[in-house]
Amino acid sequence: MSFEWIASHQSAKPTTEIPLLSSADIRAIEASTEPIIGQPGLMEQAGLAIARWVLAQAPHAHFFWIACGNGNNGGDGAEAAIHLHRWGKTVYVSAVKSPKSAPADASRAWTRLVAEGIAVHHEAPDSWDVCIDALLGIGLQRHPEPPYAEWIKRINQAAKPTFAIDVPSGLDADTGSTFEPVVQASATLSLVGLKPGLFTHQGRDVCGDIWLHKLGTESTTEHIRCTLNPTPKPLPRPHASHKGSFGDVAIVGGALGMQGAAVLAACAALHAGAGRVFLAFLNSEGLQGVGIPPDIMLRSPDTLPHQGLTVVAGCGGEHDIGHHLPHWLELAERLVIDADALNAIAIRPDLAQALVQRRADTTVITPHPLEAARLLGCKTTQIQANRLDAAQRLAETFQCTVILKGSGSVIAAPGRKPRINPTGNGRLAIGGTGDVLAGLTGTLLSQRSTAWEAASESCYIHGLLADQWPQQTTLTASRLIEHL
Ligand SMILES: NC(=O)C1=CN([C@@H]2O[C@H](COP(=O)(O)OP(=O)(O)OC[C@H]3O[C@@H](n4cnc5c(N)ncnc54)[C@H](OP(=O)(O)O)[C@@H]3O)[C@@H](O)[C@H]2O)[C@H](O)CC1
Ligand SMILES: [K+]
Repeated sequence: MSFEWIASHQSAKPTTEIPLLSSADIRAIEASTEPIIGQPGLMEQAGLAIARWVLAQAPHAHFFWIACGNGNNGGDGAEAAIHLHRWGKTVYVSAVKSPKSAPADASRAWTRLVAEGIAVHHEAPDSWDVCIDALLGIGLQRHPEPPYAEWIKRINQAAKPTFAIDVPSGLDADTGSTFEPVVQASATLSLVGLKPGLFTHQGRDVCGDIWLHKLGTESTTEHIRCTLNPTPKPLPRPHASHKGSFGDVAIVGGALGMQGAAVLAACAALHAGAGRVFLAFLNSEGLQGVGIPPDIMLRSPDTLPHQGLTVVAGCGGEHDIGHHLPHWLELAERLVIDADALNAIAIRPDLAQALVQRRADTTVITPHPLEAARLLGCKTTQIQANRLDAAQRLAETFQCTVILKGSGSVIAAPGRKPRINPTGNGRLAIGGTGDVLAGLTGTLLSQRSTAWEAASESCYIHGLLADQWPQQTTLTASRLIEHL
């Protein structure tokens, strides 16, 4: 039996590519796990794992409120209660009354619990040291109804340590969307496999620390919905190399009053280690006060070299970028498309068509949810309701690699299982960090063999800088660059 710590609210464990499983994947694994006569079944194993985990987290707690739903998530809670009771803890078990009978595994757990002499209540206790949230797991379908909703509110109001079984009740395990109300957990123990919803959209804000216990199961490729973006390996920089070995990156952007965005992207490309960085402003009027390091070569968009160039188009590009896009969509060997360049593609079918026709695996687009919504002709809420699907749709529609930004950025590409990036935090939610990501992605795209690798590494590194940021220092986009 082993527990694995995966992430806290502000940081994530460096990992290889961990699989993330949808609810359907989890159910398929459960169904294919043959019970062994005389051995504890999955739910019994889950109960023991939960009890051990909670005790390790709160060793001095005495009074445990175990709030149980009517399904198998509640069954896990009942199994955990049996162990805590046997270990001398006071357990107060509340079960939701339902006209429907509990599923078979959970029914057996309830029978064992009663045989153990543990009372079953149908209301919440007045107070408790620790709550185990076993109300709703992957079976959640809709806004929690009474008494689930009332109990969730009580749990949150009490602000006591709360340990969620599988997912915080109210969180959609597949998408990271929350129904209201949702349990605000101190920590979450994901069972069998990690779920995508723990890592994207609202998941990171409600899970607390994320832990995994596989209960002895293994996932096969067919059971994997997506993966956690793995920690990249540093690119070797051979001794015998020269500036031509590390890519030429050109930033095309910076319309009037927006030049700072293009400068941020260019500086990010420079600090990320590009061999040469060019900066082509769409408008260079009024540049006083915009500091441009002398390492960056200024060109006009029309005098940039073509051969071997990686172009980052869009940063601060406003309306003007649209005029230049046909050229770069056709000629840039590698291309990162950000911000206003994405808005231009959203309203011009000729540009969208040119994007589709580019050579495979040479292009990365970096939309935030609103830009993604414009590209797909839908609402931002629809993008956020299923970020994995949205990123995959963008990749298929525009035949390119996608970084859908936001909490748990999603990296997608045609024909690949998407990745969710585990690094990064709310400190990145400020102006300019997107330009830094675009510039960094440009450099990596110029150096890596695939757009997929470049996008994955770029997201990881960008987020890691924020995770490692000193608590007392304000994070700004220009400071972020200095740490690249
Ligand atoms: N089976 C095993 O061996 C293991 C299961 N594990 C745990 O099981 C859960 C998944 O269990 P499941 O029963 O499929 O689903 P839940 O317990 O999450 O929820 C189902 C019940 O909740 C009701 N429900 C759903 N949504 C709501 C809502 N919004 N408000 C009120 N009630 C809701 C649902 O009622 P229906 O009317 O929709 O049928 C069910 O009564 C998984 O998460 C694990 O914790 C373990 O992994 C161990 C092995
Ligand atoms: K739960």
